[in-house]
Amino acid sequence: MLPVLVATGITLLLLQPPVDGELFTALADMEELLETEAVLITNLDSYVQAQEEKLMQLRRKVHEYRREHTEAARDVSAYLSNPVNAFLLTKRLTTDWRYVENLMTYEVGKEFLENVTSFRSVLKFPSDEDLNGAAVALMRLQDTYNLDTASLARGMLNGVQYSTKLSAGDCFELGRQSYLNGDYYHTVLWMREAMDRLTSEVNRTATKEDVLEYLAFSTFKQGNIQTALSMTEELLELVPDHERAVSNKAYYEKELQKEAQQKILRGDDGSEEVPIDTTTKIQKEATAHVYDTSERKLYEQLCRGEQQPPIELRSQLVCRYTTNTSPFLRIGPLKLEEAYLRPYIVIYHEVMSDREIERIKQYARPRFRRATVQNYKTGELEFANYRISKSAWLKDAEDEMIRTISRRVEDMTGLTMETAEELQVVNYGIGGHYEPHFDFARREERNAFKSLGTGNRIATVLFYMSDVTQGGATVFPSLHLALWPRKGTAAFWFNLHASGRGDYATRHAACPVLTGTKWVSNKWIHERGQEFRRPCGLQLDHSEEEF
Ligand SMILES: O=C(O)CCC(=O)C(=O)O
Ligand SMILES: [Fe+2]
Repeated sequence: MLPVLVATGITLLLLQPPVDGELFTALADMEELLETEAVLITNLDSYVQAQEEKLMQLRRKVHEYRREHTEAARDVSAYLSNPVNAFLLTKRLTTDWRYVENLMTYEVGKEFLENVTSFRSVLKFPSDEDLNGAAVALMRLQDTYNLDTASLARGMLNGVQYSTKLSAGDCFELGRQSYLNGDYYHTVLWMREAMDRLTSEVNRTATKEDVLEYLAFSTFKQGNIQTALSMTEELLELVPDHERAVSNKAYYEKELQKEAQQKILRGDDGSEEVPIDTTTKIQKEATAHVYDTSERKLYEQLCRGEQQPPIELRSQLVCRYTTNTSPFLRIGPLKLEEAYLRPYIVIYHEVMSDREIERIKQYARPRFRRATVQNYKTGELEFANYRISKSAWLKDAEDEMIRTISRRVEDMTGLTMETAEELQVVNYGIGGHYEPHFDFARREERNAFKSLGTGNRIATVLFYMSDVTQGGATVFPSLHLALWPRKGTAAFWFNLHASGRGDYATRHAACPVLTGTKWVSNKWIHERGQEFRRPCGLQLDHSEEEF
C-alpha cells in the first residue's frame, strides 16, 4: 500500500526499513535455495497432476451423463419404458451424483499445501528481508557498473545474455523494494521500466495503475511535483475513484500553487527555474558508510577497470622469485609480482592449491555468519550495508591444513604468526562487497585490539580462493590500483608504516561481484613479535598518523 498525502500536507510514510536479511549475503547459501526450489517444483507438479486427474474424472462423468441424457431425450417415453434405463437414471442422480459431488468437494491441494508447511521447517526459505537485500544488491551493481535499466531488464550485460528477461512485474517488484528503502531514484528507474515492459506484454504481470501510483509518488519525492501531478491525473483517468490518487492530486495542486505564490513574492518570472531532474541520484542508505564523492567515483571507476596507476609507476614494477623471507624458500621459491611500491603491495602466485581451497571451504561453510564490522564507539560488532558477505574464522588447531596455511604465510612474509588472527574465510554473493576501509585500527578505534595485547594489524594477506567471472576486484582508490582475483594467488601489504603508524594509502575495498562468486581468506598479522622481523623505522613520513 502506498502512502496517502493528506490535505494537511502530512505524508503518511509507510516505509519499513528492512531488517538485515541473511541468505542473500553469500552465494553458498543461495545454492540451498535452489534445492528448496527443486522440492517445491516436484510438489507443485504432483499437485497439478492430481488436479488434472480430478478434472479428467469429472470430465469423463460429464461425457457419460451427456451421452445417456441425449439418448433419453431422443425418445423420452421409449427410454423410460425400459426398466433398466429407469433404474440407471435414478442411480445417476443418487449414488452416482453423490460420487460426483464428493469429487467436486475433494480438496486436492490440501496435502500439497501441508507438504509446503512441513518443508518450511526443514528447507531454507528466503525471507522478505532477503528479497530486499537481493534487490538492493542489484541496484548496487547497476550503480557501480553503470548498467542501464533497459538492458538489465532485457537480461543483457555488455552485449551478452546475462540473465533471463525481466517481466513488467519483476521490474515493478524491484521498484517496490527500492521504494521500501526510501530509494526513490531507483524506484523511478524501475517503475518506468515496468511501464515500458507493460505495453508489450500480452499476459500482463503488473497493472498500469499500481505502476503509476509508485511512479507518481516517487517522482514527487524526487522533487518533480508537476510530473507527479500529470502521472496522478493519468492514474485517475484509469481509476477515477482511486482514493489515494484523489487526495494526492489535491495535495500536489496545492504544493504547485504554493510554489507559484512564492515565485511571485520573490519577483521571479520563472525563467531561471532549474528543471528538477527526477533521475538525480539521491543518497539513499541512511547508514551508508561515510566517504567523499571523489573517492566513490574513483572506487567505481576502479571496479569497472577504468583506472590504473600511472605508467611511470607501473614501469618500475617487477616479477621475481622470492627466497629471502624464510630459509625454506631457498628450495621452494615463491612467485612474487609487485603491484605497487609505496606502499609495497605484492601478489604471490600459486600459494594455495585447489585441494586446500576445497578443504577450507568445507570447514567454513557450516559456520558462515553474516560478516560484521566493529562500531568503534560502542565496540559492538554489527551488520552494515557497506560490508555484505558471509564469513567464518578457522583456528590453526582445527586442522593440519589450516596450520600449513599459517606457516606458509610466515614463510611468505617473514613475519611471526604467533600474534596473528585466525584465518577469516569470506564468501561474497552477487552484489556482495566491502566499501573502502582500513584494515588497521585508527586512533579512535584503538580499543579494537587492546584486549588482545597484540598491537595493531601490521599487515594483511588476502588469499583469493576463486576466480570471479565479472567484478569483485580489490581496489585501492587513492593508489588508482585494482587487484583482480585469481584462484590460488594472494595479495600482501603492510598496513602500518615502519614507525607503527597507519598507512592511509592502504585504504581499500572489495568491489561488488557482478557475475559468479568470490571466495577469499584473510590472515591479519599483528605488530607484537615482529620487532626483529620488521624493525621500527626512525623516520616519520609526513603522511603518517599516530596510532
Ligand atoms: O575481498 C576483498 O577483496 C577485500 C576484503 C577486505 O578488504 C577485508 O576483508 O578486509
Ligand atoms: Fe580489508
